[in-house]
Amino acid sequence: MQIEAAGLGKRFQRDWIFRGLSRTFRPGSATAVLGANGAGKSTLLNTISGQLLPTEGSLSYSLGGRAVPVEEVPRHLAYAAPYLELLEELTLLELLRFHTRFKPLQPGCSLERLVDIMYLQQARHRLVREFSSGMKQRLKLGLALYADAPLLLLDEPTTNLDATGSAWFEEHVRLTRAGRTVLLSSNVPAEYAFCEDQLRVADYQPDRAR
Ligand SMILES: Nc1ncnc2c1ncn2[C@@H]1O[C@H](COP(=O)(O)OP(=O)(O)OP(=O)(O)O)[C@@H](O)[C@H]1O
Repeated sequence: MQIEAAGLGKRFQRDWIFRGLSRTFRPGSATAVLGANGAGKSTLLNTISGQLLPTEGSLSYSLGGRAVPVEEVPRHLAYAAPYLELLEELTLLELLRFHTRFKPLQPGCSLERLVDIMYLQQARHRLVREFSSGMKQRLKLGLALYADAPLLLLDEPTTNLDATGSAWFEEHVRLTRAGRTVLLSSNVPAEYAFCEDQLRVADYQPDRAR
């Protein structure tokens, strides 16, 4: 998915979180969205995903040269973030069946294959509520990485992952990113090392102390 941001700005009450952001995000590109805690990384991802309205400027989306209205963006979006909750009252298999009715997996990736990829074979019939925080994070990431969606947004993807989990993320993002537009917010250099492009939110905050 190609995304054009033109003069994009977002303000909460009197504070501009970012302003004057003009940029094109192209299919096949991976952009690290960087900034200190509270800089506005998540706000920017939520604005680009169409979940928050920009205060000024515009966003336009296209797929294969065809314009996509903002209300259709969620259909084409896979998003993993600490503030997006899993349905914890379901077992793993129940959750996967439910989730993939709305957000199908990439062709050739079955539910069973995804369970194996996430190293959750032993947890098929366990309630997600009982998962460790690292297991929940692998589940969130597995659902996003292996979704059949051309826009992939990853907010602090290695949160709660140990060194093995972080290496797992790095391997699977490389395996699944081809042709997609990837935006990843982070403070951890290892998790955005694969991104060729960087966007520093502070560069779009003329009024805020850095
Ligand atoms: N709904 C909201 N209403 C008002 N202010 C908000 C809202 N959401 C976020 N903010 C403020 O916007 C600023 C940016 O927050 P945001 O969560 O985007 O930062 P971040 O860079 O993702 O931070 P972190 O690295 O801590 O996750 C913060 O000052 C936050 O308090």
